Formats: sequence, structure tokens, C-alpha cells
Amino acid sequence: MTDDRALAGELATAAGELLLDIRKTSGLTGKELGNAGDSQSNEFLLRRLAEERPDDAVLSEESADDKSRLQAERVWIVDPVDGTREYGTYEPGAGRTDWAVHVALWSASDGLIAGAVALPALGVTYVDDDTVVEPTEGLASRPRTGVPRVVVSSSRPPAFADEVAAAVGGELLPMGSAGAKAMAVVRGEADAYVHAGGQYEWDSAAPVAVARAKGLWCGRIDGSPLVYNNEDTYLPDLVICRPEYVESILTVTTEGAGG
Ligand SMILES: Nc1ncnc2c1ncn2[C@@H]1O[C@H](COP(=O)(O)O)[C@@H](OP(=O)(O)O)[C@H]1O
Ligand SMILES: [Mg+2]
Repeated sequence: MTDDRALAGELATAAGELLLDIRKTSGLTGKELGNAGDSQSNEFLLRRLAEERPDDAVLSEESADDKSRLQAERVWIVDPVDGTREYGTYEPGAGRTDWAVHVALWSASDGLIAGAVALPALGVTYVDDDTVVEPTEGLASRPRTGVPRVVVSSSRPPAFADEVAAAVGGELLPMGSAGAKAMAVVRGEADAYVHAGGQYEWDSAAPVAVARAKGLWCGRIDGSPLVYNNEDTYLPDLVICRPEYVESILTVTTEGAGG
């Protein structure tokens, strides 16, 4: 049987290929394209997980929340398209790259035990192994300079974004998709990703599994651990950063969190 990590990688990659195909051939754009991508990618992931791991539970952004997952030993946490808005922003030959497919596996005994983030527009999928990722460009809208870079949501940056950039002596870079932003840090295109004010477990589970495996620090803005498969799937904030920036970032964000 394929191991869980390989399966996560395989499914994220295949869903990504399906999404590229829909984007190219459906003739849809904007919200309609986003909706078509969300539902078809979700159907694909649910079908394949039911075939490959019939005993496991699934928590997906695009499915009704089946609370039997709260008693399950293993739960796949998936986001069929993360960065739906960016995925839908498409003109032939000029699609955005900052959207992702997330497939993570959570276990009751060990928390996140596998994860994959596909960046379909770049033809690459990252999994939670310890393979070193060489510095690469392709997600960021402008080339890397010498200063540290903090990626934040383009549409909903945290209130303390400027303060975090100042604390690391760096600059802000807006980008879509939680998975793309986390992978920007993994790829060395940025040094930190901070978010606050709203997000759900599927937005961060797979990105965090991958980022952790690559030696990055991942946690809540108050420094507490990210905990998954809760009854309420709202998990509004996170920090993913190179270890040397944890202290300066948390000094700002802990205050922002009211700590
Ligand atoms: N304030 C908020 N409340 C709820 N979800 C939010 C949010 N800010 C960001 N998100 C979700 O986090 C993901 C990344 O957002 P962003 O691109 O702004 O960084 C998106 O997931 P989806 O595209 O899967 O819906 C988005 O919906
Ligand atoms: Mg998402």
C-alpha cells in the first residue's frame, strides 16, 4: 500500500492537474471558475480517499462537516483549492501562480503526520519530508533583495503586518493562498508568513506539516501550538517562519493577540 505521505503528494498533485485542466478548458473565469475548481477538486479528493483509505475520516473545506471525525483515529484535512480567488483570476497565458491544493493527515495520537501542498501552476508539490528545498523564485511578484521578507494575505493582511516587518528589519510582500505563502517561506522566497483575523484548519494543516518538516517554526501568534481536528474548525491565526525570527515576530504578534 502507498504510504500516507506519498498518497498525500499523489492526490494533491493529481487534483492540481485537474484544476489546471479546468482552468484551461472550461471557458470559465472569476467566481464561476473558482466554484467549478472547488467542487471538482473536492469530488476527486473525496473519491480517491474513499478508495485508498476507506476507514479514515475527512474534513474538507468543500464538504459538510461530518462530526464523526471527532471520534476518528485518522482524519484527512483537505483544501481542494486554497487561494480560490487567485485560481479564478485567469486569462489564457496569464494565470496567477499563488494558489494551492492541500492534503494533510492528522492522527489522534500524533497530530499532523503527513502533508502535501501542490502549487499546480508551478508544477511542483512539496511533502513533509526532510529533503532540502533549494532557493527558488516563481511565487513572489518581485525578485528577492537582501532584506528579510514577510508574506501576508493580499486581501486581509493582519493589523500588525507593518510592525512585524519592522521587527525583522524587513519588508512586506502580499500574496494569495495560505499554502503558497507557506511554500514561499519553504522555497526561500520569504522568511516569514504571518496571518491573523480568520482562517480554518484546512487553510494551514498541510502547509504546516510541510513547513515543520523543512525546519521552519510554526505556531499561533501567541506562541501556542496549532491544534487540529477540533469541533470548531476556525483557527484564525498563525506564524510560519525561519527559527531565527521567532522571537522578534512573537514579541509583536503576542501583543496583537492580546497577550
Ligand atoms: N479573515 C479570514 N476569515 C476566513 N478565512 C480567511 C480569512 N483570511 C484568509 N482566509 C482564508 O485563508 C486562505 C488564504 O487567504 P489569503 O489568500 O487571503 O491569504 C483562503 O482560503 P480559500 O482560498 O481556500 O478560501 C481564505 O479564505
Ligand atoms: Mg483555503
